[in-house]
Amino acid sequence: MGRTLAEKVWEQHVVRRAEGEPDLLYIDLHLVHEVTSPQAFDGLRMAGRPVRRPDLTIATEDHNVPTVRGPISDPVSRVQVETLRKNCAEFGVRLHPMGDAGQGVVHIIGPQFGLTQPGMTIVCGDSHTSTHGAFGGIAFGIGTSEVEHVLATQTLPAYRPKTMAIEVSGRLPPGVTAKDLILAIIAKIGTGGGQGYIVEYRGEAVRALSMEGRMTVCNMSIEAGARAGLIAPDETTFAYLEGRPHAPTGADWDAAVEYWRSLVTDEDAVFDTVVEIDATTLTPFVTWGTNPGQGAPLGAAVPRPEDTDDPAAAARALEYMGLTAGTPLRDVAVDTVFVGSCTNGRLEDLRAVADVLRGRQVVTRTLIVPGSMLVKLQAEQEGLHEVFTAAGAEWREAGCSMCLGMNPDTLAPGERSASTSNRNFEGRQGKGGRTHLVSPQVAAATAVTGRLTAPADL
Ligand SMILES: CC(C)[C@H](C(=O)O)[C@@H](O)C(=O)O
Ligand code: SF4
Repeated sequence: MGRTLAEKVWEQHVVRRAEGEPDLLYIDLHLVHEVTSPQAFDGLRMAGRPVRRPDLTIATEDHNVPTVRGPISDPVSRVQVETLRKNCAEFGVRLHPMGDAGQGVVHIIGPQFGLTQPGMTIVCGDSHTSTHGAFGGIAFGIGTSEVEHVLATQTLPAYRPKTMAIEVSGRLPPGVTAKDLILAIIAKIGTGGGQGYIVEYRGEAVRALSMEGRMTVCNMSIEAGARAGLIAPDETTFAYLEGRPHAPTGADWDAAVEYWRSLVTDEDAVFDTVVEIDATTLTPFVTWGTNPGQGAPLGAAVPRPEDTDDPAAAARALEYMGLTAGTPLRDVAVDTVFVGSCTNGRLEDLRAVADVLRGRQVVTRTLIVPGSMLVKLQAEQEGLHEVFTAAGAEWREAGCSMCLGMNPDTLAPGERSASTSNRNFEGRQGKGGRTHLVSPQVAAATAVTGRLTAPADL
């Protein structure tokens, strides 16, 4: 019987297998940030161990950095960043600190450097590590004790998840993005729908996505509860990687591409579960509730709790969100628009926002935060920052920013945002803040009208 892509990559990395025990997996790339690494390095220090493969380990400062640069005023954040710097210096780990041209959100910099490649196992003490699966590898978040294990041994004990195929047939209609697709998928299968699975996204609509779009989709796999999400590599993947600083070159490149072409699910492979979605029926999608599965088409109304799968959760969400059932989503007024994060903070996202904002004015507080300093540089080379500032938006330095309340970019209690990030839990963007997850295009149009809006409505 044939094998799925996830099974192929997994098997390639098994260092040790024993009955009744998790597999011991070799890890090809370990990404590190300031929030989940301090105790892991402490553990190494106490055991007198070095980092086994500093050359396969890379760190960045992202969660705690202010996007208007200056000293970090919050003491917890400051200590976290200073600790990462000390640890990376002591253990010989490459770090991209604030002020460095390579700094950025951890899941943006791996792909941008060409470190993230097909067929790899990639881990990070961060749930959105699933982003890297867009290149056709197995990438997942791990806890701090596992971070220590990987630092010490470059391996990780793990049980192999089951396999799920999400087959997306047809093409996304114009104006419908990767973000709308993944929000619709999560609304369909639920925030627990992917639990215990590695999801492979397949089908015509997935093949037609850019690498940026594929990363957006894989990024939110974890919001459906999946362990990881991946997409088979193809010409789009190879074209994205070619020429990047860590991509192979010359004969090595040719050999790598030949191997990467083998990274597909065999025709006769069987998935444990298959979910089907028709891309042609999708429209811009927004969330109305307090988990990423509580979403609906922008053209719909705030649902009645009794019409949802979980009426109690929906009622509570509507109360927190300050929404009344039956209100058209297009009538929901927002105070703040946030464009950024590892979900939608890449150059393609910023171009889409600029296309909407060009020649228009924003009526809300609008933060546009590049996912990395390289994205910032590229956006500025294209003059996108001028479009943003002319429209009245704020153009910032790279970081996680308002994706989560771990730095100065937060919502005030009761404030409502349209946000291109990936989580809308209570308090995610600041205590009492209310978050609607949207695509970059919807974020930009919303900034123009002050209500949830798609560009086609302008
Ligand atoms: C802080 C970090 C551990 C966390 C994660 O694991 O995802 C964060 O990045 C998030 O998005 O909530
Ligand atoms: S941008 Fe948001 S989701 Fe991504 S790593 Fe940072 S906090 Fe987590």
